[in-house]
Amino acid sequence: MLSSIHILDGLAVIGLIVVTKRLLSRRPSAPLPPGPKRLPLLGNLLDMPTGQEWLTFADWGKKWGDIVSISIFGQEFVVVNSTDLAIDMLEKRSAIYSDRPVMEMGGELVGWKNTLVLIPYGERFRTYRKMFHQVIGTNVSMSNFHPIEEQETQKFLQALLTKPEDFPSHIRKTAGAIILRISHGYKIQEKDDPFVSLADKATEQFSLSTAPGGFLVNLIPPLKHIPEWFPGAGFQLTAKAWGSTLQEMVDGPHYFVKDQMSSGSADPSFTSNLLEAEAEATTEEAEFDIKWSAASLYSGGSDTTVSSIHAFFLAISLFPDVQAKAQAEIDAVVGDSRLPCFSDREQLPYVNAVALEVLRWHAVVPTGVPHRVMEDNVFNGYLIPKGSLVLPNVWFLLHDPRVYRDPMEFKPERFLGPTPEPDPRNACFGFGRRICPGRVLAEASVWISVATVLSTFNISKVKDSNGKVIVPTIAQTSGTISHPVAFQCNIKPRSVKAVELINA
Ligand code: HEM
Repeated sequence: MLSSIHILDGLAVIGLIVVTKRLLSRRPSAPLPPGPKRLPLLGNLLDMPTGQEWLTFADWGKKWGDIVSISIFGQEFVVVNSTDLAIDMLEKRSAIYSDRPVMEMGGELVGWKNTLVLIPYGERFRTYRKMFHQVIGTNVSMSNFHPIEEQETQKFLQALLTKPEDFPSHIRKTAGAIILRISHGYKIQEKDDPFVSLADKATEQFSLSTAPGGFLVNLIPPLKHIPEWFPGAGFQLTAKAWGSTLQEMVDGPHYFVKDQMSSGSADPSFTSNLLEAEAEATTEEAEFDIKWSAASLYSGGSDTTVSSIHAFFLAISLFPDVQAKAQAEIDAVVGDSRLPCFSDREQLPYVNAVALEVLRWHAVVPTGVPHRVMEDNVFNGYLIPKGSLVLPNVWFLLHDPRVYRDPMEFKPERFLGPTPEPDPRNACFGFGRRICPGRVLAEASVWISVATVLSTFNISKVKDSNGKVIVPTIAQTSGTISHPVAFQCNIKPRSVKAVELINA
């Protein structure tokens, strides 16, 4: 008996060697991109910083070149530190560079894999992307929602007037209000809105469940098969509870729209447009896709624009000349008898440049969202093995001194004149088939906030109790979506006329 097991073992080993050799021989022969030295098993685990990864990635770029590879517990990562190379790789070869990593806790067990950001590359991915494109993918389709942006932004100005010191929470509330109106035609309640609380709870659980070190199952995937009654499998119960929060977040607003549609009182929205278009052939699957892509809109769009608009307040308090120039342009073009609106956009080149510089100066998604490579590929002479996760170092792409002069300065002028610097939208929204599908909406939200706030308020640095000016530091939090570190600023109406306009 024992010997037959040994024989079987022996055969298995021989079989494994043959298969491995075959697999290896099929692998294109090229070196991996250079990078820091790897330790056995751990790989580069000890080289990984605990925060502000983009700065370490940029240092590696200086040392090893624009394509760097590292490995952690056998998982290959490729960091790209050049926009041109990121485009060559993630856009021109997008057919094989567009998958996402599998996230065991957040994606598989809790269920976030049904939202666009984590959905694997395939048919359902294409359906979601088509829906996004149809409803908010172009300036023309987005213009249907401009009135919503303008109304909610006016409420934002009113909140700034009443409680300027709470500007971060006004920014967050406005972003949520705009997204829920666009995704589901739902107007949020002034206080403690149930859908907003649910969405905030679910998005926080998303962050916790997708943090690589947060749950052991993220590092050891087979643990996902352990039943929930097994000692130590508490994560299964957490996943179940978080899965229900997510399901409620997805279902609640969706059934709200359906009820409104059946009583004929639904406001036009992403969901109502798609439900109407699908009315003839509504299947369970079509409804699932509409429901989850609408939820993807909220989860992808609420925190990101918040971060950009927050950064705008920081930039303006640090760079008062920019405020003065933008206000002079607004006063000359729009005057002081109305607020700027989207139809003024073409006539406000400096304000447009301020909005662009906000997107460059503060990288909202500083290390991008990883793209998983679906086949072995030789890129620029290097082997990028199947399954590698590619991270475009977006922060560096937007602060690369080879591309942007004085990259830490907030200088909208860089985008004006006969030789403008490259458009940051080529990098800040990601790349290829995974490029941010909410970018037109994001830009609209940033633009209308920039234009209307500058037209009605003066933003400046605060002073301490001794009258000394406090200069806020330029720093951003770690995490996939990165925010400016908390700071204070004065926000005061520019004139009595401005107050009247805000309250009109
Ligand atoms: C300033 C604001 C924003 C920035 C800087 C931003 C940036 C990004 C980036 C870098 C990615 C990853 C792209 C890649 O993998 O290459 C992304 C993906 C995504 N964004 Fe945005 N985003 C913003 C606003 C929005 C808004 C307003 C929405 C929704 C309305 C949205 C929805 C999404 C979704 C659903 C994905 C996943 C796409 C996919 O995996 O196919 N984003 N965004």
